[in-house]
Parts: sequence; C-alpha cells; structure tokens
Amino acid sequence: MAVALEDLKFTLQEVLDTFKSCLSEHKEVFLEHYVAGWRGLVRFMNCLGSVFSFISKDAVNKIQILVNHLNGENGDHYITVQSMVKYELDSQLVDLTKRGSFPESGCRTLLRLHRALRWLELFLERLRTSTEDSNTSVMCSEAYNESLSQHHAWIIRKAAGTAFWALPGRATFFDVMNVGSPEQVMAVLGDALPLISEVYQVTEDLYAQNNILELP
Ligand SMILES: CCCCCCCC/C=C\CCCCCCCC(=O)N[C@@H](COP(=O)(O)O)[C@H](O)/C=C/CCCCCCCCCCCCC
Repeated sequence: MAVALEDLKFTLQEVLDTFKSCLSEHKEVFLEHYVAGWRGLVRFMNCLGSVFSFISKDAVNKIQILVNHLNGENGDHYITVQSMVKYELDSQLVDLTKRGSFPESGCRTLLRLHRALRWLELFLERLRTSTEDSNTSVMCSEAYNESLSQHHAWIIRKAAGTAFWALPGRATFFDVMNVGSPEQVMAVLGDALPLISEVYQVTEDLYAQNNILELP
C-alpha cells in the first residue's frame, strides 16, 4: 500500500482544523470550509489504496458540484449552508419529490455528504473508544450499516462492504494518521468529534426544519 506519510502529517490536522472552522458564532455552516474538510478526507482515503477509488470519485464529484456553486455567478448565496438552502428553496431550484430539472442542486448534493458525515462521526467514535484488538473493517462496516447504507442501493452496499475489508488494521491506520501514540490519536479524536457532531447536528436540524432530508 503506497502511503504518502509526509502529506498526511499536516493533512489530517488540516482536516480537523477545517471542520473546527466550519461553524460561525451564530452556528452557520460555512460551505467553503465544509467542502475543504471533505477534500482533506478524500486525500486521506486516496492514500489507503485504489480499492476506495469508486468511493472517492463520487465524493470528488459532489465536492466539485458544490465548488461550482460557490464559484458561480450566484456564489454569494452559497457562503453558508443556511443561505444556500434558503436561496435554492425560495428560487425553486431543488427537485423535492423526484429527480428532474435540478439533479445538481446544492441542497441534494450536500445532503449526500451530510449523510456520509454521520458515517464518519460513528466510525471515528468507534476508533476513539477502540482497543488494540479492535478491527477497523468491522468498525467501519458497523458505522456504515447504522448510517449511510440505508440510503444506498444493494449493489453499492455490496461494493462498499467489500472495500471495507481492504482497510488497514488499527495500528497501521493510526500510523497513517501520523498524530503520534494511540493515546494522542484518541485525544485528537476526542477534540475533533464534538465539532464534527455539531456540524452534523446543525445541518440535520436545518434540513429537518425545511423538510428536505429525503431529497431524491
Ligand atoms: C480522521 C480520518 C479517518 C477517517 C478517514 C475517512 C476518509 C473518508 C473519506 C471520504 C468518505 C467518502 C464519502 C462518500 C460520500 C458518498 C455519498 C453518497 O452516498 N453517494 C451515493 C448516492 O449519490 P447519488 O447517486 O444520490 O448522487 C452514491 O451512490 C455512492 C457511490 C459510491 C459509494 C459510496 C460508499 C460510501 C462508503 C463510505 C465509507 C468510506 C470508507 C472509507 C474508509 C476510510
């Protein structure tokens, strides 16, 4: 497995810092930082091997859709997730019941990443409380089955389940994170998790209030 440890050393910290900077003091989620967080996670995943490339391609595609909105002529409306939701709903730019004219709306695209963030939260929580003999593939599968899998077709669930078995063991995983000793990894995860959870919850509440948690 080719792992660019030097790149990861700052990338992982960067990812966690990026999620830290996602929330404004008024609990708005900055789309630019949210997307940057995902970019970092994808870089990390790419270092785990080509077996994950079908996952990273989908994530990259969705990240790019959001970046295009941010850089587009209506980019001002995409500064925060809150302003994006308001703008797209007010302007009727979202397919609400079936896929139609707006397959790349910001709302439906971010929803896919938002669901994946729940997987990440559950997976990192398992890693944080794991012991030496815990199995990363099992932790990853459990987190996936409790979250994202409910939104995936059978064929995607099968492919994801197969890819999870290619994950490195816990010790290698921690090495790749390059944070330091297992205790230091646990401490970093302990710092990062509440922030990731808060970003997830703020987004979840916003989508629930606007009744857009099931966008096609
Ligand atoms: C501290 C870091 C340690 C953990 C590092 C984790 C790095 C994870 C990086 C990226 C995660 C990938 C996010 C995937 C987003 C998937 C979005 C999605 O659900 N897409 C599906 C629906 O889209 P539409 O068709 O409606 O447009 C799409 O069908 C999915 C296709 C690809 C398969 C997705 C499988 C997701 C598995 C997530 C677990 C990733 C495991 C990585 C292992 C480290």
